[in-house]
Amino acid sequence: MKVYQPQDPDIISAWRWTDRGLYLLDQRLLPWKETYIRCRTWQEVRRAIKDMVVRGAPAIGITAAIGLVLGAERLRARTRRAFLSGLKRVAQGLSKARPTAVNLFWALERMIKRAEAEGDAGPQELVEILRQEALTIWEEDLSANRRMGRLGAELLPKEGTVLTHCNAGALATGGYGTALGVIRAAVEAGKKLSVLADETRPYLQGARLTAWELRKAGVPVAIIPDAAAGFLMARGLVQAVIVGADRIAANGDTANKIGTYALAVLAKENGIPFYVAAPSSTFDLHCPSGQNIPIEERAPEEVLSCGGRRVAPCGVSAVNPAFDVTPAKFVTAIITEKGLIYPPYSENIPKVIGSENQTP
Ligand SMILES: CSC[C@H]1O[C@H](OP(=O)(O)O)[C@H](O)[C@@H]1O
Repeated sequence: MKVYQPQDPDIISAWRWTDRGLYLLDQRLLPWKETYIRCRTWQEVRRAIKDMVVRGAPAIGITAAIGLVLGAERLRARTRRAFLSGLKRVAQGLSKARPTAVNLFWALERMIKRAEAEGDAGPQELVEILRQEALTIWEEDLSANRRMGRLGAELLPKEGTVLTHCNAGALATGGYGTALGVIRAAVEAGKKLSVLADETRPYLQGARLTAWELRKAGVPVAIIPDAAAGFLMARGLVQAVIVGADRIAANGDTANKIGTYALAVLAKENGIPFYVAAPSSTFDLHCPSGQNIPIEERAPEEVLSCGGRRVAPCGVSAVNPAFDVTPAKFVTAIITEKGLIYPPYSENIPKVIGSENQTP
């Protein structure tokens, strides 16, 4: 059996990719069960992303790239032209999985461009080229995580408490984390940090995934109700806030898990630095501002229940936006693998990120 994975040894990977398919760690069941769901077709990958078996912007991008390879392997195209047109149909199908994380579209676009760039390659050769490209996207995300960690760790206090929201860790990325990667790197560098993890209703990424990751890493972590963050900040119990991102607009407005915007306003109100950690693949320079970022609306049932049990009375509806947008004015700095970005973001984002990672 062939296994496709980066050389980086000590990562928590959200999947196992082999020549028998893509095995996704079912994040809906963590921390109680560590079970994998096997995907052999691109349609199964799309379903897994949509159902949040795997989630987190960079992880969604990498998973979609692997899903495209699974689709390419099953294309019965005899010519390059037929192969590329089939490949674009698969990419189109995968792009429907979830709308907000720009990494999904960025990864698919990069894979298609890679195939198109190989002018003479036939279908079989293109499958191997795409397999290598998906692996490269995974490896690049991992090294971006580690570089972001090193750069961002400098911003965190030598000791104190850092508050984070949702899960921007190894499970949401290639295996080390963005916001949690910065915390990991700071602790590995000797900083004495503890973490307050917002539980992050309704999917509970914080209570279930961030707590699971940090406990495995030996980082002190306490879970708090989402509504407690402001009180704890006002009591001087938080020295920094750090979160991930799903899409960052050209002016620095940032889409992230629902509840992030409120955290950013509370941090500003209490004079606490608010950092966003995200790789360059999460920037969408086509989006002039946060107004242009599509916000996913998920099923009301996710709000009407908790831990698999219904909590609301029958006959009651629910509103379930999965993300919100934090205006750039509330963001102290954006930590990327290409450098730290400070306001004015419209001016400084292109200087650091460049203009090449335009999404479709
Ligand atoms: C490292 S990006 C993680 C990012 O993705 C999460 O959303 P979801 O769990 O719905 O995919 C959340 O916004 C995190 O900040």
